[in-house]
Amino acid sequence: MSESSVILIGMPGAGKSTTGVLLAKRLAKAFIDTDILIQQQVDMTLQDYLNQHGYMALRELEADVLTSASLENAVVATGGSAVYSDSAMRRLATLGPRVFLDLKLSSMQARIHNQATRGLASQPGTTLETIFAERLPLYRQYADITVAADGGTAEEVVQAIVDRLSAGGSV
Ligand SMILES: Nc1ncnc2c1ncn2[C@@H]1O[C@H](COP(=O)(O)OP(=O)(O)O)[C@@H](O)[C@H]1O
Ligand SMILES: O=C(O)C1=C[C@@H](OP(=O)(O)O)[C@@H](O)[C@H](O)C1
Ligand SMILES: [Mg+2]
Repeated sequence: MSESSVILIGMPGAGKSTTGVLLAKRLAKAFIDTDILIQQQVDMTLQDYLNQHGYMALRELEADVLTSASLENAVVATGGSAVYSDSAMRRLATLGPRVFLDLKLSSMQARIHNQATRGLASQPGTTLETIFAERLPLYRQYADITVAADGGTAEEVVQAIVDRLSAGGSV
């Protein structure tokens, strides 16, 4: 079994956290949700951090955590805003393939119904359409592998990721 990590990137609501833990069990790797690492570092929820410091500060903190945390031999669920840091994305690439969970806008809108309290790292009031359009090119730019995030149940998405990783010799 490869010692490399698998990095999940994608829109908020793509299923990075839900799918990631199932994928980690399947691959016998650790599971790390970088949102949890960030919360532990600042000892507050991401929403509280956003309320106190603003979305640019959260993006900077996320970039710091992604470039410095121990993320080896793990499935790593990143936050949706991780792609705003080029240095973080390049560091993650050294750990293993970056798998883009590709979610349609309509699915994102159906899954994110608590936008005001979900802690998105974007200017308050930004619509999901705007966030989607701004970020899609970034996920595409950094994706080593792309898998549909709304192509079935979480278990089916996990299977699709495993198939792609196996085909590429990553597991
Ligand atoms: N394959 C799936 N099909 C349907 N709903 C899903 C799927 N994967 C995740 N979800 C749901 O979408 C929401 C967002 O999932 P989450 O794992 O928190 O996404 P992310 O970490 O990418 O923001 C949750 O309510 C979760 O249960
Ligand atoms: O897309 C975003 O701006 C964010 C998504 C969140 O993670 P998920 O992608 O797991 O929801 C979290 O990192 C933070 O609240 C910012
Ligand atoms: Mg998540």
